[in-house]
Amino acid sequence: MDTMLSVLKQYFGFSDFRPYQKDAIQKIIEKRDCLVVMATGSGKSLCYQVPPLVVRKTGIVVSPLISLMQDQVMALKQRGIKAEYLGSAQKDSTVQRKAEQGQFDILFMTPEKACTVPTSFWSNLLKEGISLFAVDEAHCISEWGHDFRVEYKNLHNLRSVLLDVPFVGLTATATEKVRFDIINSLKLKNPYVLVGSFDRSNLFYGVKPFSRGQSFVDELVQEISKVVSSGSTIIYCTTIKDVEQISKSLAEAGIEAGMYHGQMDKKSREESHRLFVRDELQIMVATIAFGMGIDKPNIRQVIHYGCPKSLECYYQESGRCGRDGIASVCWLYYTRSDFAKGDFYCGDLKTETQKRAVMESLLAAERYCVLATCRRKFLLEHFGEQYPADRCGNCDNCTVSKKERDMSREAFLLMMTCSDYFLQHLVTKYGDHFLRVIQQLSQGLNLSLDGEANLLNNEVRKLSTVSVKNSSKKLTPAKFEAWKMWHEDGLSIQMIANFPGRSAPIKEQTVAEYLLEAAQEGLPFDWSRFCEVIGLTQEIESEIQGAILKVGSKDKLKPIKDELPENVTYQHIKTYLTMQSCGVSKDDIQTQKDSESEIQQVETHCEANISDHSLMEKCDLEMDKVASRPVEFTTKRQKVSDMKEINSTDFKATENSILEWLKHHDEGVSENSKRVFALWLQF
Ligand SMILES: Nc1ncnc2c1ncn2[C@@H]1O[C@H](COP(=O)(O)OP(=O)(O)OP(=O)(O)O)[C@@H](O)[C@H]1O
Repeated sequence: MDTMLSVLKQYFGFSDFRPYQKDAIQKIIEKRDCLVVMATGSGKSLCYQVPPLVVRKTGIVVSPLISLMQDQVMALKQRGIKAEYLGSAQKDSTVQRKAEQGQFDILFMTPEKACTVPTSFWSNLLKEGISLFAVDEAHCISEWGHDFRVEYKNLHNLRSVLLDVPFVGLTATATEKVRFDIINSLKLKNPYVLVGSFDRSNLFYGVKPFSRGQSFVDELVQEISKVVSSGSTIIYCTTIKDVEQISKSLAEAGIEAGMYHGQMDKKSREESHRLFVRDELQIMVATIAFGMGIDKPNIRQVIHYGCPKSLECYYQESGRCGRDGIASVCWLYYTRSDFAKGDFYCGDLKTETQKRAVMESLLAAERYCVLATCRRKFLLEHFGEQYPADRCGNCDNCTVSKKERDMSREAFLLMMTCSDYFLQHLVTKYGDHFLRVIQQLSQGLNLSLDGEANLLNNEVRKLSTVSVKNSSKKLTPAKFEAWKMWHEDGLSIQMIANFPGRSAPIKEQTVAEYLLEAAQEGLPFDWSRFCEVIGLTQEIESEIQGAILKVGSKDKLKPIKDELPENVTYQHIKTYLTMQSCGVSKDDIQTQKDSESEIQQVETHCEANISDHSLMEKCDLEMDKVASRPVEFTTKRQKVSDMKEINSTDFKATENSILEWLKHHDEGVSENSKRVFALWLQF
């Protein structure tokens, strides 16, 4: 114990361990496998940095990000600790040889490198002694984690090579499912599991909806100008375009700010990073490429200009704030289009589990944003930690008055039902009336505006009675319900598949099949919307037609599929055949181009949270492709028109009808008003 403390003092200059650090270090020295799950900024690094210095044997640390390893190596060297890294960016060819001779106290490795160095490397190093094999950011092992990395999956192979070496997984963002996966995947033996509190009590959490654009940026710049002298600020953007726009506006306002994103060259990024870390620049405007491993103590404010893709990402990024324990502020600004990027985020994901994990994380982020109750409680409970009180007193929902809190929830609803221009007009001119109407609506529906509304699926769905009845014997209630959600409520296939009211999500492909069956049974069907969603173009239709002619029969799908190029799926063929049997010709179908849909604005962004430079750029390029990919999202107008087709009542949620509400709000809540309100509350 004395050696541990003297190492802590000698190398790190700290007088005492934080409680869990001592435990973890002790267990690692005793050669026990460990899983350390602790809050951002809680000091997990010391858990793997101290044991090698105590037992005087190399500690191996697997880390996902080269720049992060480089920073850590530099910081450790400055403390007189012999540290190095092995990975594609290592230019010094002697490092590997020195490493296997046990010349380093701590050796960082990328997961790829750890899995590909020759076995002789490990056997030589084992002769010198290995104190631990740590896997930092261990959530990357799990398909349920927010940044699954397939290379992490292979690390367990080293278990049979590194016999008698304690394996240690460390992460700040692991739900119970992810913890379970880490233990299994790394084959941890009787691990000592340390799960600390995720609470960062010095951080204030606030969320606001916003309209992306110059006028909001101008407001933001004004706000920043007020706090620029009180500490550092990071502004996280979801796109490079936003980074550039905000940086430009800050510069025009005479505020010096650094910029960091994946399209900048390495040197400029390093320079930006260096200036920020050394307090030569107080503001950093960055994509999520800047984040992991940023351990600057005095960041007083983290602002998100757009919602991240998961609550875990948000926790990580906001976790850069207030690492010195001093009160600091995290504001998240979101638009509803942030939550419609699920298809993109699922992009190239291979397994259903990964896709489901991404959708769940995005939904959690959305719920966090529209929440009207304590944000800290929600955040902690997401990670499986019970928060003992209902209010933390340090988030926007716990510090504003009840009235104000309700207004923010309503403002969100307002945003969802109005165009930006109309919203502005309404709020300026009729704001109070409108809010009163929404309050009335919520009462009419017996809904709470305190954050429970999203969970009211069953009640709310009852309101969506339609004139179309399920008279088909073939169409099961589940299939009819899926059709109703799609056709009547305008929900996307993705939303239907993951509908919160369902006991378990179903596959999107299954939903698509349900819908085709409904169409076949003669229910009203928007073929152009469906074809657009599944990417069935006229060109593909012609190809399928040709393939059927060639095969000479349409009884079996496989021979038809075999005649077609890879990009034509079974789904395309099935849809084509269903359309034929319904008597729908391709001329009846016009590809719907929804220029209004905000999802189309998905811009070049997405530097994967954990990625190296090349990966980031690949990701940026991929985002370019998104605009041309068939994306499913239903705008309010589509939804209204869809509903109108089958409703006997004249239902419209237009600007005029909302103004009508305002005029007659004292006369009670109409059924139609209830319906549009209920519909939006579902997501
Ligand atoms: N025992 C200690 N006493 C004082 N400060 C400490 C102690 N342990 C760690 N710290 C400091 O706490 C800060 C955060 O530590 P560290 O970077 O290890 O956190 P982390 O848990 O890895 O966070 P993240 O998951 O966000 O990267 C560092 O600046 C570190 O020097």
